[in-house]
Amino acid sequence: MELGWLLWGAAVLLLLPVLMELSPAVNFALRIGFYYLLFFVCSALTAPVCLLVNGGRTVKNMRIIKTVVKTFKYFFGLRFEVKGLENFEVEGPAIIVSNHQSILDMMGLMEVLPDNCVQVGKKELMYAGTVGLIIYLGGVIFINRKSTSSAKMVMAEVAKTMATDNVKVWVYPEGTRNCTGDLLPFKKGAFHVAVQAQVPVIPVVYSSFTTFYNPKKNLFTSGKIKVEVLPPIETKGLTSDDVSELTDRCYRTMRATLFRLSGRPGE
Ligand SMILES: CCCCC/C=C\C/C=C\CCCCCCCC(=O)SCCNC(=O)CCNC(=O)[C@H](O)C(C)(C)COP(=O)(O)OP(=O)(O)OC[C@H]1O[C@@H](n2cnc3c(N)ncnc32)[C@H](O)[C@@H]1OP(=O)(O)O
Ligand SMILES: CCCCCCCC/C=C\CCCCCCCC(=O)OC[C@@H](O)COP(=O)(O)O
Repeated sequence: MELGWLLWGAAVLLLLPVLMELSPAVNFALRIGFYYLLFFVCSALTAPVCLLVNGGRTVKNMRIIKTVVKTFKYFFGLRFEVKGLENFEVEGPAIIVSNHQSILDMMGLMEVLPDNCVQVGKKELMYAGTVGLIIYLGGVIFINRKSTSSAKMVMAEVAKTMATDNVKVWVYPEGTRNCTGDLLPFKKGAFHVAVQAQVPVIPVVYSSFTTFYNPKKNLFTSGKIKVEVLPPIETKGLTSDDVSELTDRCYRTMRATLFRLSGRPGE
């Protein structure tokens, strides 16, 4: 019996590289499956450490999470080329907004995440097993995208507490993943919070993943991701009447940067 399993295991190990070469679908499934497995296992191992070191749900756990997640890029041959980190050095809280292409964004997020920064995430993530636990412990703010009123209430609360807690809040204004190489129209919540809290908006742009990652084409290879942190956009003196213009300005700046970083001609 054992010999049978041994032979079977050896055959799979020998065949795997061939299978991965022959079938992009196998290669994609194995790589993305390994990514989920890393999430799942590392979350299970990191949660007790967060509880031991920091005692519970606190943004301080993001330092531990960041240290672990920053190692993931080496497993997938991904490199980050970062510019503008000095733009995070604003006095006090800020709203950070970035484009959102894929679950791989978690590596890009942790590559540049400043201290004392929590993220806004869809509440469904709370139920993602051990990952839900670790993002809860990291202080992630959960919103119900299906209920604008409740999401607005949560965001209004964020606007009130981010000053006292002195935290930055990272929001993906597209509101969903989008791996097309362009930006979806921006939701306005992040910009309402920035104006309500009178804190700057700091745009962050990641170059397009399409050269190395496309689930529809079973493409997932190694690659370089350019990241640019843009200068903060002040909101002091702005009111809710200015939110649409602020959103549009941020959208245009980020879209032009996305095209530049991705080597795509601007429109
Ligand atoms: C150790 C191993 C670890 C392994 C794990 C590794 C890493 C994980 C660890 C940590 C990191 C976790 C990070 C998780 C990130 C997850 C990211 C996501 O889930 S993205 C999806 C969720 N995010 C969002 O949706 C944010 C963007 N959405 C918004 O801000 C929306 O505006 C909204 C608040 C949800 C409302 O949604 P709606 O569709 O109604 O959007 P509109 O913007 O069109 O608003 C309609 C209307 O309301 C006005 N409005 C909006 N917001 C507000 C507000 N806050 N106050 C007042 N008014 C508001 C808006 O202006 C519109 O009105 P009008 O058209 O008249 O202007
Ligand atoms: C033994 C194998 C174990 C594997 C079991 C898997 C257990 C769960 C593992 C990983 C869960 C993935 C969630 C990690 C957080 C990723 C953040 C993210 O990118 O979420 C997507 C969200 O922004 C937008 O969602 P939509 O694009 O609107 O949809």
